[in-house]
Amino acid sequence: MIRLKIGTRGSKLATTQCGWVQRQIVAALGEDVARADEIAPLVIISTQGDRIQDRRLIEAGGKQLFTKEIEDALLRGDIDVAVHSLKDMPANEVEGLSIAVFPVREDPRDAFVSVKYQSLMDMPAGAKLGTASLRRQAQALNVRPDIEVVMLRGNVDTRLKKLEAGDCDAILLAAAGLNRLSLSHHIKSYIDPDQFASAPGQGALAVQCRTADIDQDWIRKLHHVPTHICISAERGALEALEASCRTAVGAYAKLSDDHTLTLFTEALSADGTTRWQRRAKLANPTVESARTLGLRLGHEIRDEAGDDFIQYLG
Ligand SMILES: NCc1[nH]cc(CCC(=O)O)c1CC(=O)O
Repeated sequence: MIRLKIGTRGSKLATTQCGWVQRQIVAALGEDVARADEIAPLVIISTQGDRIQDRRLIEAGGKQLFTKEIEDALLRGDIDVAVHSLKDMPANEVEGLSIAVFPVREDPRDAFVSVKYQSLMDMPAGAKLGTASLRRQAQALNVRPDIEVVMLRGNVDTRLKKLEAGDCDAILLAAAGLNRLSLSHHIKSYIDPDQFASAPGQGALAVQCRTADIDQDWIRKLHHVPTHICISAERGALEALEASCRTAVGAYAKLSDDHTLTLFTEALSADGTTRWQRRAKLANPTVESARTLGLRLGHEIRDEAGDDFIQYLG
C-alpha cells in the first residue's frame, strides 16, 4: 500500500511541517488523507546537525550538516521524498537530486518573543536577547547596540523554555515555525523584513526527490510558482554572497498583485555597525530572471564591501 516514503528530521517543527506536506501529497495522489501514514509514511532521519550541540562544529560543518543524511537516504532509495526547511539548505544542489516542489510559503518574517517586552525598541539597556543567528544578532545590535546578545541554541520548544526560565529577556524566531507549531500566541511583534531582511528562504519548504522521479502529477499540483520566484531571488543573493552559518546575510523578496518582484538584500558585520544593502524591483519576473537579479545584487554588495566583506564575513 505504501506509495512513497517521506524523510524528515525528527524535531517537532520538522515532523509538523512534513506532516503538512504529507497530507497534501496524499490528497494530490487522489488517496484518502485519513490514511496518510499508510500511503506516505514519514521516516525520521537524524542528521549530524541534530546531534552536535557545539556551535563551533556547526560553523565548521556548514549547512549540509542538516541535510546530508537525508539526501544520502534519498540517493540510496531508503526514502522517495525529503522535506526540508529551505532556510537550512545549502545554496549548491546535490548531484542526482532535485528540489521538486516549493509549496506555498508561510510567513517569512522574524517574530519578537518575550514575556516582558513588546519589541526590540521596548527593551531596556543591558537586557538580554537570545539568538544563535549571526544575522539576527547583527540586525538587533544595529538598532540596539546597548542590549546584550546571548547565545541561545536548540529547537523552538527549547528556546521558548529557556526564555521562560529567564535565561534571556527576549528571543527572535521565525514566525513560520511558531505558526506551524500553533505557538503564534507567543509573538509580541514582528520585525519588518523591508527594514531588516529575513533569512533567504525563511518560511519556505523544499520538497526534494531523485531527479529521475521529478515528472509526477502530485509534484505539479503542489508547486507554487510565486513562492519559487521569490525564493529564487533570495537564494541568488545567498549564492553570490557565499553566505554560511557564519555570515550575517539577509534577503527578502515579495511579489505584488501586479506581478512586480521587490528584492531587498543585506550583509552586516557581526556587531551590526556596518551594513551593506541593495534593493531592486523587476516587472514580470521568471524563476531565472529573479535568480539573476539576486546574483547581481549579491555581487554588488560583495564588490562594495571589498576587503571588509572578507574580514567580517569570509
Ligand atoms: N535554523 C532553524 C530553523 N529552520 C527553519 C526554522 C523556522 C521555519 C522556517 O524558517 O521555515 C528554524 C527556526 C527559526 O529560525 O526560528
